Amino acid sequence: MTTPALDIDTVTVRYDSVTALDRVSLALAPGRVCGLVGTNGSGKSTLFKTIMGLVRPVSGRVSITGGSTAAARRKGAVAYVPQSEAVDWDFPIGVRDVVMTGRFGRQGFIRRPRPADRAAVEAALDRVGMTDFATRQIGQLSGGQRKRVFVARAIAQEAPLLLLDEPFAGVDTKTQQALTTVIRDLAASGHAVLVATHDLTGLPLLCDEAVLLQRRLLVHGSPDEVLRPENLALAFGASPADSPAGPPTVREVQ
Ligand SMILES: Nc1ncnc2c1ncn2[C@@H]1O[C@H](COP(=O)(O)OP(=O)(O)OP(=O)(O)O)[C@@H](O)[C@H]1O
Repeated sequence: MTTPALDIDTVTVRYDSVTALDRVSLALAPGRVCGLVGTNGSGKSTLFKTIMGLVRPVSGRVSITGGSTAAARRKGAVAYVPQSEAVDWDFPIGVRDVVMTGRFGRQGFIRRPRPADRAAVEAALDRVGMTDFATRQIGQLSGGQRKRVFVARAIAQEAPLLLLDEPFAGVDTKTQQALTTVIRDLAASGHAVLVATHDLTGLPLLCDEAVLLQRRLLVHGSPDEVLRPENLALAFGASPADSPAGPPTVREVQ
């Protein structure tokens, strides 16, 4: 059996008295795109932070390509594209240098870029259509262009697992279509992609599978299965946490 790119096993995360993730389990195979859908506060960012090893679960375990989150970060085996809000746009750094950081991970610029690094950066810029902006400062780009640059950085990293936190927020239709094509191409070349998105209509085109999250994993299945009205009502209707009957049971439909 192929080792999953990502294996989340019964993970619970708490911030003091708030349970942000409650016994979440999810496995993602190489070559698959999984959509992560949930309301504000449903735990999507916490799930990403947990996968990145930035938040420690109170119970449960996360493996990336069979190893720990710490090992994955050391090896650059997981690439993270944050929501734009998380980035300081005043930082004076050019587009090409931002993408180059994908080649060095946590080492920063300790070693000099090699020809293979430069080639990977140029290929990644080309893939997202940002070659013409390579010498611009990142702060001088539009929101959609910045998204493309951060996706290019993740591509340059050549990580087997990519985490994309709302890549379509605030981008125009053309950019969304272009990014969808890039994500599908990444999956076709063997990458696993977990992508948080509020765009439900684009889900079938983007994803092989999807999950509905409301602190618990409510539904995991094909995009069509997840988009069924009764399933969407679970995630977007009355808050399960507020329901007198308590949170609904996990339904594995795959
Ligand atoms: N550092 C923190 N300390 C305390 N509570 C937190 C912290 N971070 C998140 N939470 C809480 O944990 C829950 C999940 O938050 P999280 O940011 O993971 O949700 P989200 O689905 O990413 O939301 P959004 O779509 O708004 O970004 C929320 O109730 C939130 O208030």
